[in-house]
Amino acid sequence: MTRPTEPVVELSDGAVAIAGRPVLRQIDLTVRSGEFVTLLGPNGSGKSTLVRALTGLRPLSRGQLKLFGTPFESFRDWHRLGFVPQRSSAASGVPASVAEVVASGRLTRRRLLRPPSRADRAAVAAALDLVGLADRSRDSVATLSGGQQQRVLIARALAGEPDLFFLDEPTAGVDLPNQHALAAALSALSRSGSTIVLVTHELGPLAPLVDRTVVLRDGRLVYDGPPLALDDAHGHHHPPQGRHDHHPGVMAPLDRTPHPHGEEASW
Ligand SMILES: Nc1ncnc2c1ncn2[C@@H]1O[C@H](COP(=O)(O)OP(=O)(O)OP(=O)(O)O)[C@@H](O)[C@H]1O
Repeated sequence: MTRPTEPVVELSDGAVAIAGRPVLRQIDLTVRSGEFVTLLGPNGSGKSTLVRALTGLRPLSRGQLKLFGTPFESFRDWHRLGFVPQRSSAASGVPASVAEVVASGRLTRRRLLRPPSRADRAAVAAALDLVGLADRSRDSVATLSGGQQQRVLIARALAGEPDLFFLDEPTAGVDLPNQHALAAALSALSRSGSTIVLVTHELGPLAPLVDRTVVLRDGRLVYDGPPLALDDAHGHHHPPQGRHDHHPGVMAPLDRTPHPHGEEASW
């Protein structure tokens, strides 16, 4: 375990209600600089809502949020945050090259109406390199596979050179080669000191990168501790040997709950 670093996200007693319905309750969560945190939980448990709340996209109905030590209300350094939302497509119907989409990730750093600087171009090239798409930069995004488009979106967020990176299910529906490319990009990002908060159902090749796991259930945080070994086939969970970091009274954070459409939730 490395020495504790400064908190980059601090949410205390956080709650979110959507259309009057409580979706998140009593969430206390601190993420420290350089951590790689995975956010797990059954479908509908509130993972996406939590990520959106932590990035300021979904207002809190209760609680306090600090980003990089600054109360959310006074936080202005938005370029320090990168966010890859769930189930988005890089091909919006507007014809755009891979490099153009990635360059749009520099907009929070660029001065309005100025041509891209050398630093902008270098950041775009580095981001494309990191996700393994440097050779596709001039191609239209529409010609890429779904997994490659997901990597374009990750490169777009990377191009802004964020210190804190949120990804909501980046591997959903992505084939194994693309999952490996993604794991390599996140690994490089993590090694360079970035903080990563990743929502996922399946860790796959990302598993070795994880420092810590947070589990939500019914809008509450029910586990926060060392990474859990997940048995995808049977849904059993195996807490790390010799560790008993479950919250008191929370014995089975990974019990499956039925999917709203009848299938089992996958992890
Ligand atoms: N825009 C919205 N309008 C109404 N209800 C919403 C909205 N967004 C989320 N919810 C509800 O909030 C709850 C949590 O949803 P959320 O998407 O955060 O869960 P999740 O854990 O990310 O699920 P999944 O794994 O299926 O993506 C669900 O009951 C969902 O129906």
